[in-house]
Amino acid sequence: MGLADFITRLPKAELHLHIEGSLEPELMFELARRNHVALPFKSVEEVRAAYDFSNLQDFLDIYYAGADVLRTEEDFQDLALAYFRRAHADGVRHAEIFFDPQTHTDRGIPMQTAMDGLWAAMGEAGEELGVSSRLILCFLRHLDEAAALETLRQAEPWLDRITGVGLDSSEVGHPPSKFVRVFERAGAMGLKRVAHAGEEGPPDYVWQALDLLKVDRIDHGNRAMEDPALVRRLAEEGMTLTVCPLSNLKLCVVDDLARHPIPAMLDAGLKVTINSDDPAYFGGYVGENYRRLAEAAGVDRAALVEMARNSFTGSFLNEADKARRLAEVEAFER
Ligand SMILES: Nc1ncnc2[nH]cnc12
Ligand SMILES: [Zn+2]
Repeated sequence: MGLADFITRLPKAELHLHIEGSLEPELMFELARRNHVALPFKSVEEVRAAYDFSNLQDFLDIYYAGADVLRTEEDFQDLALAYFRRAHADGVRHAEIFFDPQTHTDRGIPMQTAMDGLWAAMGEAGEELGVSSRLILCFLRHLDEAAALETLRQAEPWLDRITGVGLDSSEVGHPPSKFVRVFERAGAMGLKRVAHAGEEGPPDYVWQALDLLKVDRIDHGNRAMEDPALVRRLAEEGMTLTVCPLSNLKLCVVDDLARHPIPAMLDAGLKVTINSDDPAYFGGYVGENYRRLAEAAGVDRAALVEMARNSFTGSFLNEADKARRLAEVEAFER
């Protein structure tokens, strides 16, 4: 079996996916037309040409501008359904998707609009594709904690639809310590907790995410590799890292996939998973992330299977569903 087929057929979960980051330029134009929104680009080609980033902030500026075309429940539903179909084609059996409600509520789009549209698509993904999913509400860390607390309060009517909270957007200068109270409250509400840490920020932000925010997973975590004591801690706790190779390349977190930290992370015993982050902006969905990493960094098939297994063990599925998905990985291996 060729590598591409092997990866497609390998059952996997995706645990780090911003649904707003799956907005392909074609859909961006369609929604702009549908909603009479003026875009700062003349064509799909012009949009793609603008996706040349030198850091996280470069990307975020364009990503928030693109999200402005999302206005109605149907827009969110179309967006998420397109993602689920594409992920399903890559062998994704389970997806835990982030959304950034503040990006929408700050533009006057009610929380309910995103919540209903995403929920409808999640239902369709389960029924039509057999893809299970969970929703993770992310707080924008460039805004203050009071805004995050208000967002969590606004989400209370939909707690049955939300599995966890996350922390994303501009990392440097916005440490996890800024969000201790809102994460404490989310934990008390029974929500899982994750945070982007160590993407551009220092190892200290990863320590803070563990010790102050009490996270269940670390999103990215690349820079943890600079601190051997932190690496030992992550390994001992069996902490899942949701790593995003093509994102790291596009945002210049790594200069070459051949030097990506994933092989060293695996050698250190870390529970690494492979994810696409914002696939419409970074040039590939999850299968492409597995393939490009395997080819460039010499990660073998046994390691790809290990990371697929990690994607289920590190998921927020219940134990019975985890066991069922892990059995699918075992069946694939035979
Ligand atoms: N890679 C990333 N880092 C931080 N915030 C994000 N929002 C969407 N993608 C992100
Ligand atoms: Zn991310």
